[in-house]
Amino acid sequence: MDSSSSVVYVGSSSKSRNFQSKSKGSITSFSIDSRGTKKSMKTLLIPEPEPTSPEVIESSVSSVSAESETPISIIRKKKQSEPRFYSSPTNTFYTEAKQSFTNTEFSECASISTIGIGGIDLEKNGVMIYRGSIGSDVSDESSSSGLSNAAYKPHRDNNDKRWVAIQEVRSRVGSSLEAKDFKLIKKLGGGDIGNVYLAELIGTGVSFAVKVMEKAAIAARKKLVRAQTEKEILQSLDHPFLPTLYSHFETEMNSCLVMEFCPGGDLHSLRQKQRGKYFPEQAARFYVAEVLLAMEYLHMLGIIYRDLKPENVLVREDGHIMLSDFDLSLRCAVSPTLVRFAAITLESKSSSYCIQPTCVDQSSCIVQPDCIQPVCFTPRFLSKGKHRKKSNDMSRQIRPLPELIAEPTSARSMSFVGTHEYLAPEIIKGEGHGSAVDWWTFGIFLYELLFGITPFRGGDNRATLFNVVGQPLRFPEHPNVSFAARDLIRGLLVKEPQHRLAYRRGATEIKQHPFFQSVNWALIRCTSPPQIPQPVKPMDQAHSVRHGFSQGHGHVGYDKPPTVDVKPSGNYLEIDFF
Ligand SMILES: Nc1ncnc2c1ncn2[C@@H]1O[C@H](COP(=O)(O)OP(=O)(O)OP(=O)(O)O)[C@@H](O)[C@H]1O
Repeated sequence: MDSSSSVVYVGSSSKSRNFQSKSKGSITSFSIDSRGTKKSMKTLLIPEPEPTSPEVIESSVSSVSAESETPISIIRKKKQSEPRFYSSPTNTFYTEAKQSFTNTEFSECASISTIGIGGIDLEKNGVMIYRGSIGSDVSDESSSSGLSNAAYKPHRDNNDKRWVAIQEVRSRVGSSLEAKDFKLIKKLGGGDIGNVYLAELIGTGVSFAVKVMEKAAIAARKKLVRAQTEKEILQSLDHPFLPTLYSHFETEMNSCLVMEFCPGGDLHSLRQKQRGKYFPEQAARFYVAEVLLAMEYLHMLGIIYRDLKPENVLVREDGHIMLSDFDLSLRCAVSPTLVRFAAITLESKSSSYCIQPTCVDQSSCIVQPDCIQPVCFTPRFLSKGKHRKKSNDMSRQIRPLPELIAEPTSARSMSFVGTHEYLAPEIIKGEGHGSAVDWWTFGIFLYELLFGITPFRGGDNRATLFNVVGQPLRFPEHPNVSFAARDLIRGLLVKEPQHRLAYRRGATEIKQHPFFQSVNWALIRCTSPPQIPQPVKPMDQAHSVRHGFSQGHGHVGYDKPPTVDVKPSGNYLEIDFF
């Protein structure tokens, strides 16, 4: 591979990981199967792009999340004339200075292990390059216009009933979605920059969560940057454990984001309903494993989440999770690196953590280099005893897959953002912080799911902050939590970020911890969740209130629920928003 070439991971199938290598004049797709064999798939010849003169845009908006962030200059390359392989007409290609937002390199090094990005299916709809690009002006209409965003949003396809419903309405009304296309059912909750409503796309029976943000209120409260950050991040996401932004529209007064409705509520409420108000370890492992994959993906896109807490982890209708709420997130440059391994002996590897390939028979051995001999997450037929010996024999022949390291290690922010009990010490001390804050919050999150409390909570916010910085980590005697779980928490809740687990290699390091030994990362989407929410019947929703969006009047405000004008209308309440 010549020095000017770069390789980008574009997703995985059950048997291989797929990459695209870009060098001057061509893009070659190839896959590496479970035995480490590289297979070339196809090469596209690309003409030399016209010279582009980068233009600096939105430096005060696009590059920062919260209003007090230190601005980073974001440069958007001017659109190229066709043919276009890297950006669709509606897609914006961000770079910071000369560094690509997700510039991926291939490097050689002796490292210990590999894990893919479980759950991502990026290649499904064809060419998919540079997922870090952030579209600045994607709306539902642009994404429906054929190839452009479809290529970048493989989860928006005809298997998705929401997407199908949107297409249906759009073809009926002949335009993009508007407020009048939704019937509001009820308020789901209110956040700092808006209220979220359950809404039905009229005539389809399909529900959505619509976040309604009053433009004047946001501007008055200087939250425009946060709202913009959230919208732009949502537009860039395509991951099974992160929200899909199906549509957004503006009215005279409001800005609205249309997302998947999660009927299972959030993990905070779900935890309260557990016996003892904490999750059994297996359930906690499931939720944190899915959150970990979501965070890994965010970091790969250069997004530091910064607001992990059970309240922000929603439960979808299938029981899997969706990490929500991106208004505190920080965007930064990242260079995911694909690390190829020097030969390692399995003996040395297995002295740290287990390596057990899961084999049905020799010809169909699926290698999971890091473990992952599943207890709860693997199909039962893979863990039958008679395959054990074969597995061990096979394990000696394993050539590990490349490891993707996607940690934005150089990001720095001076903002004081987050939730008191979840704030990392470096944020409280104002030392400047980076992506390691997400691994701290991940530790607090796991602790809370397992013990039902957070570790540093004090009598008031001030005491909590004091404890975070100065008090050592302690575990309650009850409930009885495994050594592996406590060991992982200890690794994550190290006060100095540079000594914290995952500081250098991000999620990859955490995935290799024995606590996750039983997790089959690649199959986690197919695993039975601990709990599946009761289906929400549209009639139940309509029973108490029925609402309509209507144009021209009404008000959505903040901090004073209920925040809408409510008028009796026959058997229903009618709520006017616009
Ligand atoms: N997609 C969704 N499905 C179901 N409920 C949702 C969805 N999105 C948000 N909610 C509910 O709406 C509430 C408000 O969400 P939102 O993300 O606006 O604010 P928040 O989490 O309270 O935080 P912030 O103040 O930081 O914006 C959430 O607490 C959640 O209960």
